[in-house]
Amino acid sequence: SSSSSSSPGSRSILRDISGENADQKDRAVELNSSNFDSVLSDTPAKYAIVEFFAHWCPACRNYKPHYEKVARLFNGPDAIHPGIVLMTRVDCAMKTNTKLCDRFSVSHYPMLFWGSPSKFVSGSGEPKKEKSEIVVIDDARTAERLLKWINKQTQSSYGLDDKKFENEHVRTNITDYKQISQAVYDIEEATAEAFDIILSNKVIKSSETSASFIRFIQLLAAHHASRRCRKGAAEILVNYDDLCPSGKCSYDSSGGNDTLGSFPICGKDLPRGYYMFCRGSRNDTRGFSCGLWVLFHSLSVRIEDGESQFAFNTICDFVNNFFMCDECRLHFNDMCLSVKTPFKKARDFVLWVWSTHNKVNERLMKDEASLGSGDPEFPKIIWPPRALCPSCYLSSDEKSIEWDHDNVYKFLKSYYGPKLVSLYKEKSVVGSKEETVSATAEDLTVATNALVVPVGAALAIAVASCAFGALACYWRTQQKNRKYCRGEAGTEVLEAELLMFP
Ligand SMILES: Cc1cc2nc3c(=O)[nH]c(=O)nc-3n(C[C@H](O)[C@H](O)[C@H](O)COP(=O)(O)OP(=O)(O)OC[C@H]3O[C@@H](n4cnc5c(N)ncnc54)[C@H](O)[C@@H]3O)c2cc1C
Repeated sequence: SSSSSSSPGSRSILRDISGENADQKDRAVELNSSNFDSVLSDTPAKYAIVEFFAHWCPACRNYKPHYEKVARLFNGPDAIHPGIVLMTRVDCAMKTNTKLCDRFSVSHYPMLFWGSPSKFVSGSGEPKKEKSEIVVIDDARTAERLLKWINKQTQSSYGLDDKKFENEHVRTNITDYKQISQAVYDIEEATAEAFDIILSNKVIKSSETSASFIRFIQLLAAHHASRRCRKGAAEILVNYDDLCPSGKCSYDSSGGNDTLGSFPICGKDLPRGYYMFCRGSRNDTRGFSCGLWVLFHSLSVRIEDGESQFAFNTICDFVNNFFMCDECRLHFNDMCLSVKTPFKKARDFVLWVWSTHNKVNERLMKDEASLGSGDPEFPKIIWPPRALCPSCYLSSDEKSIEWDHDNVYKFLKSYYGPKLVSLYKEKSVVGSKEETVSATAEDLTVATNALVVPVGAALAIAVASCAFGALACYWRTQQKNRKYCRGEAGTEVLEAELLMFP
């Protein structure tokens, strides 16, 4: 659609790598002085290689196929070993990159550097120390030699002929703990993908879908496990009245700053075009729908008791309105409708999402067995398996499992809570501390004033006063204060605010 193909900037670079013509595209990511720091500080990859070259240099041109051959293994939507090495290049013959190339004392072309991505970023720690942690790759003349270097550094045995399947053998050896710690990147990916689907299908059509969208964005702004998605969601909230006046959104992504399409929900470098925790052994399995489940679980363990019914409604409506898999949303909606008493405890909601997911698993287990449509490496199971959480099981036989719900809850809280974000690199924000005590106090003031301030402006104040993490407290305090103002709000309280607390 026009809205997704015309997005500007580095997003389109990433889009290109993941696009339909992926085969002809370069897998190494082209960096320049303006995206260098942001791409390298945001990448989930453990290592990075930066190739400094000049487009006029014939040897560089000849080297490119070698570099790409290796990049194919690690980058792009069909990477065999995703999330390990980010391979990039910088054209030093571009005037705009001169300073950047100087920073690394580039002395010849091509010149390759190896290090942890964050060490390449300017101003990340002491510059002197940093230098020594970035090393020049001295023998990378061919694809084979470059890969040999990488293997030595990572103590691995990647091969240029590796096939996707071998990767799955590698990953089954990784402990589940390591796997879930990669999932935070997948929920970012799924969030960005969901948002793109909403945009390209222009599905915010009525006041009902608009309300459902706002509630979901609120939930994300307050409780998404990824800071950059919280931030992006908050920015959409702040500007929502302008982006979607009376629920009529402008989707165009080329039309300047005043369209929904110009607000990437998890930052401009997402989607990246690959999943890690949710990566299937085939191209068409897992991915987005897996990421969406993990997003729901990760949200459920982050909410408080008072938000549980709101979160339940929000997720049910979101699936119903925006998850464009008909069978999925119909079944899910049935399960939502079968809930008769409102949720009062976050625990009950966490366990509801878990058991609902298991009901889907149980149904799909049969479907996939008879149709052969599942991912052979990831058969559906009733989850968590005993090996992952022994204490979750009271007893089990062929037909049924008797769960220890307290322990299941504890397990879910930890698995989708701290474990999920344990390896996540949060960028420190200059001059602001997240969710400090003083920020909370400030928020309380904002929340009280907000009763007479349009929601966009109120959120803008909250955002400006204490950065994005504090939006959670803003939202929570709003929720607590809300009961005092029903009916007396007057015209200034906007639709969005009322929708928060239906
Ligand atoms: C709301 C929703 C409804 C869906 N309905 C359908 C449908 O009707 N028909 C259909 O064909 N597909 C449906 N899907 C897709 C399907 O559920 C899977 O997402 C997809 O088949 C990919 O499966 P997966 O192996 O990646 O694991 P997923 O089921 O996507 O699970 C992702 C990960 O979550 C963890 N997990 C698994 N079970 C649980 C649990 N009970 N609690 C907590 N964590 C768990 C595991 O680590 C798993 O790898 C639906 C998806 C969603 C989000």
